[in-house]
Amino acid sequence: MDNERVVVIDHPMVQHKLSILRDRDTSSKQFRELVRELALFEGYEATRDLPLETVTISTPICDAEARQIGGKKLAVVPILRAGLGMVDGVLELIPAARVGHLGMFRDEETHEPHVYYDKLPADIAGRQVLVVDPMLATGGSAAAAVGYLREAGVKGTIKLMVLVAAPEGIEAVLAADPDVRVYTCAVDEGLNENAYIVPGLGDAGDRIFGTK
Ligand SMILES: O=P(O)(O)OC[C@H]1O[C@H](OP(=O)(O)OP(=O)(O)O)[C@H](O)[C@@H]1O
Ligand SMILES: O=c1cc[nH]c(=O)[nH]1
Ligand SMILES: [Mg+2]
Repeated sequence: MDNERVVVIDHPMVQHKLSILRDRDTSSKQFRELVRELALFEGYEATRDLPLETVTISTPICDAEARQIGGKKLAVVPILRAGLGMVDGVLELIPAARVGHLGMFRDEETHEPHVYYDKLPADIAGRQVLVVDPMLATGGSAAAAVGYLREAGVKGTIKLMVLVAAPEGIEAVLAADPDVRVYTCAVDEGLNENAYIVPGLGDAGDRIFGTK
């Protein structure tokens, strides 16, 4: 997609795993594992621009200058439920990150998001935030999550990590906030009459938790 605020992770390993994720015959167990692995790979790309600072360390041979991640501390914010499936993969990459939770479900008729739970780290306003949710469909949930984080004082770029996005959802979330960046493994064709992503992978939450 030709937009500097959208990054499509087109690495062959990612595309291979995504193809298995999409398959309707993939079990819940394998689906969960793939969501975690894809989140780790995607997190690697989403953290590519973290600032480095020079520190002095002592190797067994001599003192040396080395580079470590500096700047703001990170927080991962999953949009429940499905976003929970991505948390462990991101934490594997950034073990010291704090985790904030935003519970949202999409009304089946109107497709509007409803917030039913939130618990953010007390110092969220000073952190760089990675929002995680496998699916970006209409963009309503992601845009509401970003708005919620802004209300909580989060400044600077909010990175939204999804696995599958519809063009409509990308447009909506970029329009909702001038400083959001979207990371996705695929940009699909669009939405069907129930606002599900086509071809998509179905209902990510139900597939992760085996609720259908
Ligand atoms: O872009 P949107 O049109 O807002 O749709 C995407 C949202 O829908 C799904 O959640 P869902 O409401 O199914 O809740 P769940 O995670 O509990 O299954 C998905 O995980 C996103 O949060
Ligand atoms: O395709 C979709 C759309 C919304 N939520 C999902 O889990 N899948
Ligand atoms: Mg769902």
